[in-house]
Amino acid sequence: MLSWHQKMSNAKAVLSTAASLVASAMLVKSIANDFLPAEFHDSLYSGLRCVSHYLTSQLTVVIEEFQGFSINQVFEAADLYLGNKSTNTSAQRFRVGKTEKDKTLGITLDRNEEMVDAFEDATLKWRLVCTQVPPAVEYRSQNLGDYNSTLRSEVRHYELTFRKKHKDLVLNLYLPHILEKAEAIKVESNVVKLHTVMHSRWSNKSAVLKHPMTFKTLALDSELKKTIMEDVDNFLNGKEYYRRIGKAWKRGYLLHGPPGTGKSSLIAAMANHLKFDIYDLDLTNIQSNSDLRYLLLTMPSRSMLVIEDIDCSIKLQNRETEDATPNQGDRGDNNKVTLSGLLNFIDGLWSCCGEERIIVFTTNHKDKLDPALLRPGRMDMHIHMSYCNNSVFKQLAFNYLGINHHHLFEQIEGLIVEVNVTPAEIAGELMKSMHAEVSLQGLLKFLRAKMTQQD
Ligand SMILES: Nc1ncnc2c1ncn2[C@@H]1O[C@H](COP(=O)(O)OP(=O)(O)OP(=O)(O)O)[C@@H](O)[C@H]1O
Ligand SMILES: [Mg+2]
Repeated sequence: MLSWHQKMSNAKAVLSTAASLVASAMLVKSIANDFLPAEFHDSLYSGLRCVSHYLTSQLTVVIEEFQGFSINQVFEAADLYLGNKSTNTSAQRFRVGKTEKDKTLGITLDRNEEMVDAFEDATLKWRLVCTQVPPAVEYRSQNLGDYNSTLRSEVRHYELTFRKKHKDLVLNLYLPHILEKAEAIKVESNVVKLHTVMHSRWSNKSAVLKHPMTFKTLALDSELKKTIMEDVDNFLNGKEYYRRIGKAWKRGYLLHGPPGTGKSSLIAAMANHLKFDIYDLDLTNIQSNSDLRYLLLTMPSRSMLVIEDIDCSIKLQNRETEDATPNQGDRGDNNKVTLSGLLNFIDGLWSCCGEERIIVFTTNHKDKLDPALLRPGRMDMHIHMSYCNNSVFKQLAFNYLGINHHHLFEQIEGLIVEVNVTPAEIAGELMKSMHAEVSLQGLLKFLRAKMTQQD
């Protein structure tokens, strides 16, 4: 923030510029009176009037980077908005940067650069003004913590200049439009990525998660879907809550159920909803607890750790066996992956660093899991993904065929309550033809065959 002294000297600078403009105009006029023939006086005076009218008809809005001790959201939004436009405008210099958290390059206007934008019938001139900060202000700004080093030595603000008659348009429509656009840019740049392990480390070649599953397309009992979505949203908005109850801001889900019931699909839907990257951890790829610790500690915030088929991905040592042989257990801890190692990191060390993390285990056989994993409080939510019921069938029929009713529905629904059929099997049948009649006849045949097998 500028000190009172600086503000005064800035104001003086502006005033002296204005004064010198007036003085120059007067000087031009007196020179003109002395040297120019009288017939040119009128056109010169009208030109000067135009310049002075132009100067006084302009309005400048100042948007400072900080509002008290917090970032001014309008400044931040302008930064994003102008950065997004800077490549196709007259700006001659702009800055490109990226932090570890950013998914795409951040482009912003460079110091003291100008660019022109248009909105409805208004022309808007933007200028990023950077002022050096004297040591006393620099000292105060360091207490803000999250500053980058260049900001410590300069204070930035945008100057937005436009015609006075557009004042309402700018304040009521243009600036809200910028806030909205900036929000959309943020969401767009936030693609979900899939990270896997290579040589006991997270591979630096992550892939963009192409799984299109969303909560909208996931066919799930409607009550269960609502419960999961609420839980995930409460987690996302729960920073203050977790801080108040003194718990690490993380949440664990155990998804269990037969193959093809949508466990992996639910993971994709959650990641797409939260915009969290997935860190897919195959325990068979890891040699030791120390590798596991390293992997967990190097996962960033706002990420999702997924360990699929926890029951069979590794022969996790039973807790009781480890407890019975403490020396071997201690010694072995760093040489192999153990269940206690996994649980300790998840409950202990891992929970202390990083925030906003989700861990998901999946299994086809909940009954085979070690009780230590199942005990209350370990995984926050156990979600049973089950065979298809009629509400799930209807969602799938709508997703795949775009229909809510069909004369074959009654017969199909009669069989679905009798047969153990997974959403994956139904989806497979529905995909066989785009014609509802054909694919539903196929599904009916499939269900009848299954019924016979089951009997
Ligand atoms: N609930 C569902 N809603 C929509 N599609 C589903 C659902 N369940 C399964 N499918 C379809 O079946 C395919 C397989 O499902 P998915 O991989 O999610 O099952 P899974 O429970 O993870 O199986 P596994 O235990 O074998 O890993 C999905 O790609 C999707 O097309
Ligand atoms: Mg799966």
